[in-house]
Amino acid sequence: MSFKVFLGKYSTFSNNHPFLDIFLSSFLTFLIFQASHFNAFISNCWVIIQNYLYLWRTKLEEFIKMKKITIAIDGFSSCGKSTMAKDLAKEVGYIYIDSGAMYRAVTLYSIENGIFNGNTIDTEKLKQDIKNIRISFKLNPETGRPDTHLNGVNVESKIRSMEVSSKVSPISALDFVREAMVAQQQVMGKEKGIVMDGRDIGTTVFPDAELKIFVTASPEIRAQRRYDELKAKGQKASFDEILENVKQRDYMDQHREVSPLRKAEDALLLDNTNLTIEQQKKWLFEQFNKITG
Ligand SMILES: Nc1ncnc2c1ncn2[C@@H]1O[C@H](COP(=O)(O)OP(=O)(O)O)[C@@H](O)[C@H]1O
Ligand SMILES: Nc1ccn([C@@H]2O[C@H](COP(=O)(O)OP(=O)(O)O)[C@@H](O)[C@H]2O)c(=O)n1
Repeated sequence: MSFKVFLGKYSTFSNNHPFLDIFLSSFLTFLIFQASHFNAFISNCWVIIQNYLYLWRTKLEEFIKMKKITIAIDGFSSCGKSTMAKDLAKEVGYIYIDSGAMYRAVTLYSIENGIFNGNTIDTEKLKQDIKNIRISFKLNPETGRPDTHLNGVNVESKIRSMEVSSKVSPISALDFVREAMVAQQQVMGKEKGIVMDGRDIGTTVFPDAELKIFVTASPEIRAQRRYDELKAKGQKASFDEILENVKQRDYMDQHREVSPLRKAEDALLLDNTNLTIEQQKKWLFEQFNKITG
């Protein structure tokens, strides 16, 4: 072991008095080698300083990571999950991921690429294509919210259509589709500091999430909220059709074999039937503060 490496290693033994450590080690080196080894003295000092900088950076990173948490928001269709998830993420500077948008994007791809024949799905073709389906989120500066991109194309508006809503649940029940989406979602949440909403986030994607919420509201209220939203966007909408779709999707999502929609045992239940957007936002923020504050 060279002397330089030896000193570098030795210096990390005491982390309580780094400056004293640097000074003493350097002074010792200086005494031993005196002026004729001035270069060795300088370079040993530099190795020791680098070691400390590395140690402090690692500790700082650990501290930042420790403070960030993972937030999983699951629940029934159209009950306000993404509204509250987006608001919280914006407020606390976390990443927001709408996992439902990912299943919607796969569904749109299937519609546009002949994978649907009526209601029958060509699962073999989708299985082959799934590795070529790239889903990403990019901030829309106009709305201040992330838009969904499918293979580089902005599909945010298209994936919210009634056609996609009516076909998304059978697509999201396919095991290989779920496997691919869950793997991507777990990579997105690796560094924590994420709010993700969906159906299986607290049970499958992030079972160790520090904060889990399960949201519900009556089907009629949920259908009315979705109806109002579509109308406000100037889209055609029928309340009865939306209510039927909401009920059907709830049923399919709860009864599929892989990762069915259910409340994680350690999730907090929020029935927001009689809450305003502001009230539910406040409630969620309080839960966040209880854990991180
Ligand atoms: N507490 C609430 N009261 C009234 N409308 C709400 C409430 N929460 C959400 N909304 C509205 O309901 C619609 C569906 O909400 P969204 O967040 O997209 O639901 P989800 O993500 O659960 O499908 C949106 O138009 C949203 O603005
Ligand atoms: N984590 C998730 C998220 C959505 N999904 C599926 O994707 C569909 C659309 O999800 P979404 O969150 O956009 O649905 P809405 O509640 O917004 O209508 C759901 O009905 C589920 O079938 C899922 O299976 N798992």
